Amino acid sequence: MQVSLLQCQSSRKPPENLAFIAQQLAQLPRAADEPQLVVLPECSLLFGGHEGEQLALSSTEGADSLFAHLAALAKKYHVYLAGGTIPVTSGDGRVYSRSILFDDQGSELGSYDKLHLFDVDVSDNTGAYRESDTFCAGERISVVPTPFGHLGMTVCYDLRFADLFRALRLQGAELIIVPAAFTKVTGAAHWEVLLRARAIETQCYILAAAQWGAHNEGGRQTWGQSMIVDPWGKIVAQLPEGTGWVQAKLDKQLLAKVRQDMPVCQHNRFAAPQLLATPRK
Ligand SMILES: O=C(O)CNC(=O)[C@H](CS)NC(=O)CCC(=O)C(=O)O
Repeated sequence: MQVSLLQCQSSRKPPENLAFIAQQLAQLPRAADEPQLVVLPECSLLFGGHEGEQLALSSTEGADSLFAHLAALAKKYHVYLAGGTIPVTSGDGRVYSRSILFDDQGSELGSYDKLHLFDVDVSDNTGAYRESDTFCAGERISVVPTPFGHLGMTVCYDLRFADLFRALRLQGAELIIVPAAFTKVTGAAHWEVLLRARAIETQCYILAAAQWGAHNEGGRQTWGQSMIVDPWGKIVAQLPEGTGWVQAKLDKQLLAKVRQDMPVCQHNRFAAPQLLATPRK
């Protein structure tokens, strides 16, 4: 079964971002009569907007909403679409960073609000990232049954939290999506190794769709290198730089074999915490 990732250079102008995504979807090579999953990066429709812009665009209702635009793309191009993230109002003056999965008719199959917010100092020209000034964190994990397998949802900075990935595996995940906008500096240092480690630990396919390049007249720089990693930790497709797409086929037999040959989930002593809590005599 085929999956695709789009690598975007999104701006704070949703019409421009939508046009780019539609153009890519129109060109995407695809096998006829097979369901197709497409994953978009974090902030695919609105990248770097301030609080006011995020709030103004955060409605999920109405034909002009970002939600409706994503649903329409899924339906028009007949793809299962993981819409990156869009702002959705939380009611407290901030927004959730919500990742929504649509089926190929444009109906919502599942959603996830980013759990870990990027309040981090980075040695780049932005310096202090304070995502929680604008966004509030979600409260639950999400694993969605799909024709491609059970799909676990994460976003960007979540990649650093192995416990989340482990929880998704325990909930049955077989593939895990990571829509992202990693910074150029932290991406160069950590992106590939974290993705491959999460694939090896969870024995899942990892589908990481990234933002790339300089955004909004050079304000922010992101790393790129969208990639598909198999459950053995091998990179099966990647796009280091530039915008475009990455494709690969999922191999369910490989997934089953990796899990059977090396049953780390059953071997994990931390799955039985009482063993470890026993005081030493
Ligand atoms: O705020 C926006 O407009 C778009 N959102 C992002 O770019 C988010 C939050 S600032 N970026 C990350 O989570 C980067 C994580 C990262 O780079 C790492 O973990 O190293």
